[in-house]
Amino acid sequence: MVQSAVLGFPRIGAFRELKKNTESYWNGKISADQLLAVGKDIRAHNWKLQKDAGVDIIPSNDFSFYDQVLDLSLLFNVVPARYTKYDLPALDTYFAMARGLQRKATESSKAVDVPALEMVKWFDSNYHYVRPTFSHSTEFKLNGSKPIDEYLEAKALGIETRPVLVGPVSYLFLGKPDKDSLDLEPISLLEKILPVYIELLKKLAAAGVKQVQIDEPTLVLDLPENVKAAFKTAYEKLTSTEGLPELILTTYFGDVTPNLSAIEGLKVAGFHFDFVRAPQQLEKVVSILNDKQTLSVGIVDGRNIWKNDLASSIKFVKEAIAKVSADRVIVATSSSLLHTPVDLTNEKKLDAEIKDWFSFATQKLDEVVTIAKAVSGETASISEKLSANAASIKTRKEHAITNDPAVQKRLGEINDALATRSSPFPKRLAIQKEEFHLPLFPTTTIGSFPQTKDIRVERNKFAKGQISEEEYTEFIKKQIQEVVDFQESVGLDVLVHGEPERNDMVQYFGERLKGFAFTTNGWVQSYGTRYVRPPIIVGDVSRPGPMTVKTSVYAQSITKKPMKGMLTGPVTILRWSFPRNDVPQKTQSLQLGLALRDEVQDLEAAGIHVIQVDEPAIREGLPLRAGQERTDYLKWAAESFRVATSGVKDSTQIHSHFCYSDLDPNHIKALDADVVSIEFSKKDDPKYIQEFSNYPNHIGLGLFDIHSPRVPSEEEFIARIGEILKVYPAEKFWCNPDCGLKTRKWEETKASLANMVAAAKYYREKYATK
Ligand code: MET
Ligand SMILES: [Zn+2]
Repeated sequence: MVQSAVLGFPRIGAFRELKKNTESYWNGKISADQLLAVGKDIRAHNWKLQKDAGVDIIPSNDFSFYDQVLDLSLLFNVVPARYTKYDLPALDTYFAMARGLQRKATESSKAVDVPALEMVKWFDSNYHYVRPTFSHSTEFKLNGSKPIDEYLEAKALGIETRPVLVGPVSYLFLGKPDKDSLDLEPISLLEKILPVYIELLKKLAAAGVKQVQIDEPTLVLDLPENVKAAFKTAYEKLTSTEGLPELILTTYFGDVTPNLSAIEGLKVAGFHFDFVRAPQQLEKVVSILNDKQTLSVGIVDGRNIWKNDLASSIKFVKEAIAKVSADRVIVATSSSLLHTPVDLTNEKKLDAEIKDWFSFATQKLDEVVTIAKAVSGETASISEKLSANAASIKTRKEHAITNDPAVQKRLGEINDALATRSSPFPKRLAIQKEEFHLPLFPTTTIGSFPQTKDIRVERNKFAKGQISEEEYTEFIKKQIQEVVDFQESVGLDVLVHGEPERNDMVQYFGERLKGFAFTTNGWVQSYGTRYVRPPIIVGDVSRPGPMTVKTSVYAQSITKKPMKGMLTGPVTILRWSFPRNDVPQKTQSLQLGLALRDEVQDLEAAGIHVIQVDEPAIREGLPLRAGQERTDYLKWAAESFRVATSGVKDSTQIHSHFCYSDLDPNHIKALDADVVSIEFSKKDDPKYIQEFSNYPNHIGLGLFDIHSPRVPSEEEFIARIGEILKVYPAEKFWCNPDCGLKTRKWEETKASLANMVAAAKYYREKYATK
């Protein structure tokens, strides 16, 4: 019997229990014990669900209160001294590393003021991990027992699990040196960290663990030679030490074959590969297995929501079996299911026919089990399932929504002229200077202002029909008025309306475009307690009518300062939706570009002369390896943006915004936006600032972290700006936060922006007299 395996299950709870309770804990409404109990319930529920579905290999330690990489940092004592010096309880140190902590002294505790660690995208997904930060003084040691505790917790429920750990090479490589140790190369710490892995693995073995899923996803990246070599060092050690559990070396999100030599010959018990992303690697990866090693075949997509084409998966797994042998093959999810929503059965509003095309994490359990049964010859018990599956796949292929001739015709008419601004940047800049008369160090924000409880309550009332559209519009106008009043009073130069009408920057547009489907409960963790509900692109995309014009026109009507029109860009809408898997992403992105082009032009015609088209997802969409696919991606991503933004006059200023990834300025040049703003407050490496100083157009390097409630002082802003100005030219310098302020509270927002504006004024005066 071929076994089935799951690499990780969403940990947010079917109804976002984790978010609600974590935030209650942060707000002091529940105790640490209460929060811990919620985690325990979620884990128990998930394990039982998988067991009941018939999954053979069920993961543990896939749960996390914030991020699994941060969990490991705590477990290994990779906690910079700035966090430990406050002697906080472990859970609070953990959250301080994740989101910073600032609180006044009380009678029983001293004041705390510490920024968060950096947070970055997890490979090409919209999940973010907290980047491990190493110093010369980092002393690895086992500082806890989470993986062991959770294994035993499952065992106590009668469920045998396979713990998941990020492996040593990936853990180090995904980290960075801390400010005080910029010359440190994390991978050089391998010899130091291995004993701690060994200690942990020994303890797991002592608890009864037979096998560990050890994740080394960096194997799908282009790796420097020393990192490649590190796999041998690490795994020869881990497989030759007595008394450790077996290891399944697990990779996902891409093709491992360019790095195959790095893992060839390792004596691990088996390997897991992602054959959804890279089916072509089968032949080659099989060639490195010895005659005992297991091949875990990732065939049920952990990154998308389309129903598995069971017939073709079964065929694929059979091919694998023919090459290996049935007792050594495991049918698995391609990656952790963390990136998919929890349960399709909680969707009550989806069109029944379209709903039948989807499969969420819970449904994927059954897919893995069904494929495993089918390849084991148990076809009788599942034949009905297989024919229903085939019918569903066929209906989708033939459905009218997947085929809109008008959209396809317009797509064929895209050419260079349509995707190019009339004049080059220097000429536009001169015209825009006349148009806007902005001071040096212009200040602006990224778009959203605090999404207060009031806003959510009214939005819900409107959604439930408890208030009329007019009442809701009036409410939104009032919010905009408040945001505008504040920005004028604090002295910002280019204003925003605050985005109170938007639940989410992608969902909002998806709901106004043709070709999308939406869930009511399809939440996916983006970072910490920030979850998103990605819309699903089901067909050809077009814009039935204006989406944001009324709101922006209203916002501009109440101020004399320039008001930014605010749109989400084509690549970001694509990336933060679940894309179609039946047409190329390029096609979907260009369709979105055309739809947004109409919106941009309508905004301009309505008197909005600064328009920001956000593309925070552009970097995460970058194919993980250099090569043709990456070159092509950069081309069509930029083209889609230019299709959206090139239809305007030279005097209209196009902004764009990027965040939470290691952005390469060369990747965004081709977008030709007049002004870009990027997340930057956590970037310490001077090389990174240097790279951006060559960026040709104007740029705002984010000056404060919006994930953290912490308020930087005016002096801190002045110091940071001064730091950047050492390399960065003043005439291109915009001042802005890292990203939108929607997750912040008003008091923090007001204080931070006031200090930022004061710092901008300080430099304005300083440079005026120069
Ligand atoms: C993740 S990028 C967010 C950009 C958006 N305009 C906002 O401010 O919320
Ligand atoms: Zn952002």
